[in-house]
Amino acid sequence: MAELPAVLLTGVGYRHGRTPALRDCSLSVPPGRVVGLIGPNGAGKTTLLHLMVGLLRPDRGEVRIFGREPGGDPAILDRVAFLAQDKPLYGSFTVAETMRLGRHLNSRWSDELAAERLGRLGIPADRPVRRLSGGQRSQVAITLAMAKRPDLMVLDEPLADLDPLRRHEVMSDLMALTAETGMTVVLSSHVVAELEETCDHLVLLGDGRVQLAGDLDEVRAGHHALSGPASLVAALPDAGTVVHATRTGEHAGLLWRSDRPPPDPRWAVRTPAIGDIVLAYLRAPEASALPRPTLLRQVSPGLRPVQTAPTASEESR
Ligand SMILES: Nc1ncnc2c1ncn2[C@@H]1O[C@H](COP(=O)(O)OP(=O)(O)OP(=O)(O)O)[C@@H](O)[C@H]1O
Repeated sequence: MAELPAVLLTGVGYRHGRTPALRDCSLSVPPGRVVGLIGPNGAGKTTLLHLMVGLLRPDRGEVRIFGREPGGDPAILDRVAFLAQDKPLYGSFTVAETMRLGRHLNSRWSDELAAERLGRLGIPADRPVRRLSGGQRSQVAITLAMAKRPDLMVLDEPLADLDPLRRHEVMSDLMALTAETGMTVVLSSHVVAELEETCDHLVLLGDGRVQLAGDLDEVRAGHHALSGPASLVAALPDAGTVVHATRTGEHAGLLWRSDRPPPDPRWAVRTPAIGDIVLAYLRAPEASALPRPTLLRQVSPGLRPVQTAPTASEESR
């Protein structure tokens, strides 16, 4: 039997009151992946993570975690750890008391993992949480999530308060735990370079839509950085999409989305780094990876119209 996806979203839409946050989001994350969730401020990352762990229910579509609806299902609650963006902890509890609470609330809890990690990080067990630094508090919250030994760990900007060395350590610990237990990790971050080093799957949100979702190798193989005479742009095959384009005089630089590079040998073609792909999509929030009704839209003066998904305002017309 085929393995169930760790996370499956089908046509998910969500509004906070009258504010649309997510539209028609579909994605499937195989188990065991470390997923980087990227997108500009307000793109809908936190909303998406809250839907995954059942803190919100979709207005439209379906969310499934290992084939089941999240939120309220005890069989799933035990298998999922969630670290919210503000990393809520009880300030008056000491670190040791916080870990004791974790042990009482979670059937799969590992004291060894918690003690080893906190000891290695030099976080004093007898110190009340409110007297820790912001970064130390983050580490206590991350340790709580890890010691729960979940099958799915969902982390909303876990690296934000940490110095570069600690960020690296957190990612190493997550990868080690994933390798050991087969756990799936979904984490949002703005630090693209670190995600490129450590994640093997990428979800890119722009303006409430999934722009890109897939394993890093697939994402890289589906994009080409083109450089050449701007006059060639009009003759690019229809099978591809210009995600982002720049023009300097008669020279054009493009990120081209297609299974294969264009046949014209006058294009200089290279495989772009994930960071370059992410940046191109961040600059073009209307560009979409999913099959959508085609619209013609001008991306850059002098360049031919490209296919993009409708923007929210266009769709609501
Ligand atoms: N409680 C709320 N009430 C009304 N609107 C909200 C609420 N929470 C989020 N929104 C709106 O929903 C949209 C998505 O917000 P969300 O917090 O999911 O984005 P994000 O990608 O996590 O942003 P950031 O990177 O800044 O944390 C934004 O337009 C935001 O203003």
